[in-house]
Amino acid sequence: MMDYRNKLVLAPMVRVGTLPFRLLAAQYGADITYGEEIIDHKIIKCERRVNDVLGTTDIVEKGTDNVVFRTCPEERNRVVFQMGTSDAMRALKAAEIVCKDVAAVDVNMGCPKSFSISGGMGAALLSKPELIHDILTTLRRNLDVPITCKIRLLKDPQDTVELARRIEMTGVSALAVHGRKVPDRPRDPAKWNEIADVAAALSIPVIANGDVFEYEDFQRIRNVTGASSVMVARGAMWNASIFSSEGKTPWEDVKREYVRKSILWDNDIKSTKHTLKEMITHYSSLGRPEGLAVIKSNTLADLAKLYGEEEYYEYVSESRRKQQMK
Ligand SMILES: Cc1cc2nc3c(=O)[nH]c(=O)nc-3n(C[C@H](O)[C@H](O)[C@H](O)COP(=O)(O)O)c2cc1C
Repeated sequence: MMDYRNKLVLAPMVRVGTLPFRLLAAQYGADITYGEEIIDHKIIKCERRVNDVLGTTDIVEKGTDNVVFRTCPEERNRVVFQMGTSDAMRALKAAEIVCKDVAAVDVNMGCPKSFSISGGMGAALLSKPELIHDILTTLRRNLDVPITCKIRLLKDPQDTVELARRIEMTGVSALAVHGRKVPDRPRDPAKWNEIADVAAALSIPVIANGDVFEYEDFQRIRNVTGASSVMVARGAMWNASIFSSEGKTPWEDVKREYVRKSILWDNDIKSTKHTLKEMITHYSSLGRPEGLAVIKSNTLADLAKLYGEEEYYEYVSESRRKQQMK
């Protein structure tokens, strides 16, 4: 069973948190790695397929080759599947499809995007404590993996604490708290003091999230909030080596390692491009030659060429061909 105390956690990130990025973060020291949020409606249209050529388990849309979630045994003990849902039975049906291959299942209760809210998901759940209770207890009673959820702060700090207590009573294994409120923008500072109120009120592990950009911030946010674990999103997206106690690896090296892992695990080209674009936007600019070349790339082979990894690409392709012939 997963232990949520004293952990460094890669946050869920849409289009970023796919298999190669999770393995990258883990290589640099992340203890727990969340996948990108996937909506329950999407998962229930999928089936589980073992991919012998890649050595992965794929959750694939039935009747297609569209991989919705890919994982591998190496991350089995630390990968968290995050789900978007607004219905307990549908959430259970979706979780049952993935739960054999992941360490835990998490419910997103923090997403402020209109897509989530209009579907009654994400932050829309924050104002429906009965529904939260229904979803979390249904998952917890019917599945063998730990269940957790991730929330944002409510307007009134007292209400956040109250909601967190109700969530704790459902028997979840941990609670992640993003220290922002629904109307807050990413540039608004995260309210670590309001995460502290929650951590003080609960006995299950609280995972503090918001504005961790350097390795030293892990200890700072722990000290201020009293939370046992820390989750980081943007800081990891920009440079996944934030998790390393030995200091950051130059982003050029991190980026190349990410490209290699994307090749090795045959990652979705859109996800790989999106993640590279986020890194480049932060450290450089998409208007420069590298950014423009990433935008123009259509395949992993194009990216391999751009980053001088053609040989590696050929080597991986060749081993795959041999594997397929077995
Ligand atoms: C690119 C991106 C994608 C995100 N996708 C998700 C998601 O799928 N599920 C979720 O709960 N939060 C998502 N978030 C929010 C982060 O998990 C995190 O709560 C937020 O960015 C604050 O952490 P930070 O200050 O370390 O970035 C996303 C954030 C970013 C930047």
